Amino acid sequence: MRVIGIEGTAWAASAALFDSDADEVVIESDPYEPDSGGIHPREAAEHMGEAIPSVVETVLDRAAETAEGETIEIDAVAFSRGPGLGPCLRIVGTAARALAQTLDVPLVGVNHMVAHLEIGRYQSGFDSPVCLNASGANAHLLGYHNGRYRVLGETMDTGVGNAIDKFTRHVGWTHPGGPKVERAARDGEFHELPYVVKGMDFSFSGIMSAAKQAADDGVPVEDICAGLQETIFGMLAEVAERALSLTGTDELVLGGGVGQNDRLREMLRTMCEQRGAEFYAPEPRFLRDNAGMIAVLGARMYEAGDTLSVSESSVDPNFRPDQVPVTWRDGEESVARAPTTDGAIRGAEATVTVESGRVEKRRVPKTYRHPELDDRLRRKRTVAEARLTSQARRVGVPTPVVRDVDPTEGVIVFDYVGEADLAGHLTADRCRTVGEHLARIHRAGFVHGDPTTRNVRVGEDRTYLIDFGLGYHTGHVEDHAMDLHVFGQSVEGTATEPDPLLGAFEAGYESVGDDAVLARLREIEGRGRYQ
Ligand SMILES: C[C@@H](O)[C@H](NC(=O)OP(=O)(O)OC[C@H]1O[C@@H](n2cnc3c(N)ncnc32)[C@H](O)[C@@H]1O)C(=O)O
Ligand SMILES: Nc1ncnc2c1ncn2[C@@H]1O[C@H](COP(=O)(O)OP(=O)(O)OP(=O)(O)O)[C@@H](O)[C@H]1O
Ligand SMILES: [Fe+2]
Repeated sequence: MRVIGIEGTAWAASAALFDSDADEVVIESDPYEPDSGGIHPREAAEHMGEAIPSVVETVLDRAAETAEGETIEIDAVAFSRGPGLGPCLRIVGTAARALAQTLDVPLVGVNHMVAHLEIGRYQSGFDSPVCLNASGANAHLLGYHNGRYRVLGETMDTGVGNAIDKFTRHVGWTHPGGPKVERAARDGEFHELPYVVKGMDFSFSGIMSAAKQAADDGVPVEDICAGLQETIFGMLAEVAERALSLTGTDELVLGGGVGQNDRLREMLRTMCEQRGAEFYAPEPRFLRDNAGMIAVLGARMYEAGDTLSVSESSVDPNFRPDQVPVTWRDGEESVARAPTTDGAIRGAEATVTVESGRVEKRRVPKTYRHPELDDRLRRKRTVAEARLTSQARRVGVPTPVVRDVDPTEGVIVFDYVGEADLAGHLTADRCRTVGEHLARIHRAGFVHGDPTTRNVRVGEDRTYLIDFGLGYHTGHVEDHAMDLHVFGQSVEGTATEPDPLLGAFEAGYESVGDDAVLARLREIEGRGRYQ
């Protein structure tokens, strides 16, 4: 089977031919390079209008050459339907419809983000990996469950590449900035910047403001670049590890243009090695935007009968990966496998050993992280966890009694509580109780920071909150709502029927807490993040 792919969501005008029998992908791309500033949508669209027809022609010509006079049969035309810049997408859509009609073959509409991840899954042969997408306009963690890719975690503001590019614009470098930051960082010393993860979500805006400020203050730009890489990629590696831990899976796949960065790949590889997971990153031509990934996923969709008529083939600039009905995978597969535990329990951050009713939690150094950053995080989180675990109990939320703390070693000893994690024992009643617990700590002026179903222990008649290491004092509605969002995502990512559980959770919260927080949760969920 042969499928043509067309890509043009933002900067890469690209066409590809995937021959599934030979397992060969020919890609032809023509990048748009702005003279100054970032990507201008109108200029980018003009580029697509000129470049798409010629890259398509080149790919067809090359295929004709290899066929040596034989006619080459094309089975389908696949195109990027979104997300991306509207004016660019419309040109790609028009080109794809015209080509499909000329060749008289079906049209396949591909979600660009899902394509970034499926290419790695396809090439690695992994079954059901957690997928980290690190691209320009996006950054998220996906896991497949029940016929959909679920968003396990994502950026709360800009995409990772765009964040880096904004900094490089500030210091006067041309677009794209990512490769320049990578080069400059090699000559730099780590410069400390804010580090922001909330469960499996993360945000870049605070880091970018601090990086720009540091540049204005005269900190050597190489040092800021080193700080940016260590901080941003450290965050991505951490949330990826948390997703592996939450889902119990041991396969990670990387996608997206920022995935071309050696330091990011090195961190992810080291993180996976340290926890005995497998890691796969496609070669660079399949990481940055390219039509090869569109053709490969297009072929699988075509095989599954997932084609579009012209009238239903409109593009969608805000097309989210979790909106895609995954027709090409077995609905029974799932990333949410039961986690196995042997003697010592391995969380995302720490090793937990249980002995005679006591739990010792040790935040082991993470070798993928810069030592200074690692030291700072382990110490800070150990102190926060000990303090907030006790404060929560004082406001009526069941938590383990803290027996000992050693911030230098990153060790806490507390009582063993509950019989199992909530993850494998989700009920509406328990979720309601979690809602009440979170409302109580919010009223007391702090957040949990990582209230996933693995950080709730269930006993006969009580539900305990554990793992307060990411918690902090805050009265902001946004921070409180983020706690609810994190819990919601962990339920949605793993439960077969999340709705009744989340309904009970919110009812529990409402009975004790502030309505404004629930209203803000709706707002967070509705925010489009493709900026
Ligand atoms: C929607 C779609 O148009 C968008 N595409 C996109 O963002 O292009 P992509 O090729 O996946 O990523 C480009 C980004 O990747 C960054 N980048 C490229 N090489 C890099 C490197 N060596 N280190 C860090 N960033 C790098 C660039 O600075 C730029 O921000 C997306 O996938 O989000
Ligand atoms: N006090 C406790 N009583 C009973 N079990 C516990 C206790 N503390 C931790 N555990 C068990 O150990 C697991 C890991 O602990 P914890 O969540 O604190 O570590 P972590 O490394 O921060 O994990 P993650 O970041 O993945 O949430 C928990 O999911 C739970 O099963
Ligand atoms: Fe992309």
